[in-house]
Amino acid sequence: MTDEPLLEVRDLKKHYPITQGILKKQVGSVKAVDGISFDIPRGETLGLVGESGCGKSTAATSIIQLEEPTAGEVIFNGEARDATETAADARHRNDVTEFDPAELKQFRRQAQMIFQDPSSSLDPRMRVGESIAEPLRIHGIEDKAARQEIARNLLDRVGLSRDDYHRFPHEFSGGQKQRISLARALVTNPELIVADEPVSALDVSVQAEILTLMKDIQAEFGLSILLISHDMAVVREICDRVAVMYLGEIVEIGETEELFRNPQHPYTQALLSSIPVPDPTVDRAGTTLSGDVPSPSNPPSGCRFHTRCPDVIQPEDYDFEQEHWRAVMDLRTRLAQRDIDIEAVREFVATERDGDVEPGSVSDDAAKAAIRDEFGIPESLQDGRAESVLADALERIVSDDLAGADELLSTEFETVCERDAPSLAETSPGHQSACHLDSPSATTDSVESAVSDD
Ligand SMILES: Nc1ncnc2c1ncn2[C@@H]1O[C@H](COP(=O)(O)OP(=O)(O)OP(=O)(O)O)[C@@H](O)[C@H]1O
Repeated sequence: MTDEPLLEVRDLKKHYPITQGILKKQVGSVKAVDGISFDIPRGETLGLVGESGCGKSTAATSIIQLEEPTAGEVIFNGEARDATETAADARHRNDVTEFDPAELKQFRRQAQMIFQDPSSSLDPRMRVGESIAEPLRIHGIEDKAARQEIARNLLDRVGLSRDDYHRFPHEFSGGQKQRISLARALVTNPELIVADEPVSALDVSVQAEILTLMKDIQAEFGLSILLISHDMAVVREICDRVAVMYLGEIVEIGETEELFRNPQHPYTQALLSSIPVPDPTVDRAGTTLSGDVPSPSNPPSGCRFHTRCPDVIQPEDYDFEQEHWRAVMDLRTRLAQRDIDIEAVREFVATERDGDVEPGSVSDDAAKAAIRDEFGIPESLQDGRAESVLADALERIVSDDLAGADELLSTEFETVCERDAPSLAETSPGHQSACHLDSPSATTDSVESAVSDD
């Protein structure tokens, strides 16, 4: 046994090229995974959570080398050969991304993956026992009777019957098929299992059974598990630590209980507030996130979450109510996308508000009021100077000068959150979050400006 983590992921990136035309010219890239780092110690389960599309599955397939990462290191079993030994180019000798085919074959025995849809790893024409035993044959165990015996034992271990060996996948329920996938993953005696949404296709009662089975097997076999899920309740069930992903990056990582008790990042707080709380006396205020998840081909500058964050930091020298500041930021985001159609606003006011008048006769003031309404911006902001900037921007919008309005608001209402990308910083031992609210340097400016204002 060693203290070295079983798996060390360092600045892992996976970018998919976006191509155009018959010559497939690259015109951009989808930054599905954009520089994530974490360790999984031996015998530990790490959960990777986040909304759909944040890059969890891509992280999994890049770690397991089903896809070639764009950059970064995946060091597996670092100590087994020599943790201190590095190759000539200073990369670690156990960097899986540099493995030759023979090393990869060995790695694939030691690191197995299970998927959301268990049918995907089971051949419908093959008896389940043969499916479970198949990896043994691929890895050179010639004795058929020995392979059968191992498969039968594993069927028994995952809560099925030894006699199920001769049955076909269609004879089993979804939960039973996931048990079979687990048996198949265990057959090569792996050290790491990467489980991508292993229970999300199952009924809630079956989910609990499979999670309990994974927990038992993890303890019995001393496995490390990377559990990928969009569901905070699932990761809480079996994970020792949790990493929260947003748009290709890890925004918070920490021990499960600590992260659930004391979430630091506003995104984690929002994910947690969406879990139903069975106890009505427990108050967990629902946090609503603005807008949609931005595209990973063009992620927002600075903190990628700033276009949706309820706690986005206010610009220096202004004093908004936070809710109104968020509303103004939503207007800014839509302006930046040129996603406001002033003619459509006038038409809306004409038909919905003014009782079917001509859109051309809708006054500028009525159009401005409709825009404020749409974004939840009050008739007048409490800070007079902020109100005067906003009024000027609205004037530009109703004159169909979206670029001018965007420029004015971007200059006047710039926030540190869009300017600088926060890095992960320790907020308590073993707990890291990437948010300017936790970073002393980011708040210093505001403090200084507040002091000089006095
Ligand atoms: N082969 C590919 N080519 C281009 N873009 C891709 C490819 N695979 C995934 N993506 C994009 O990468 C981003 C991350 O996808 P990924 O499937 O890893 O997210 P996820 O968090 O696992 O979501 P889900 O739970 O919905 O699968 C998404 O925007 C997705 O559209």
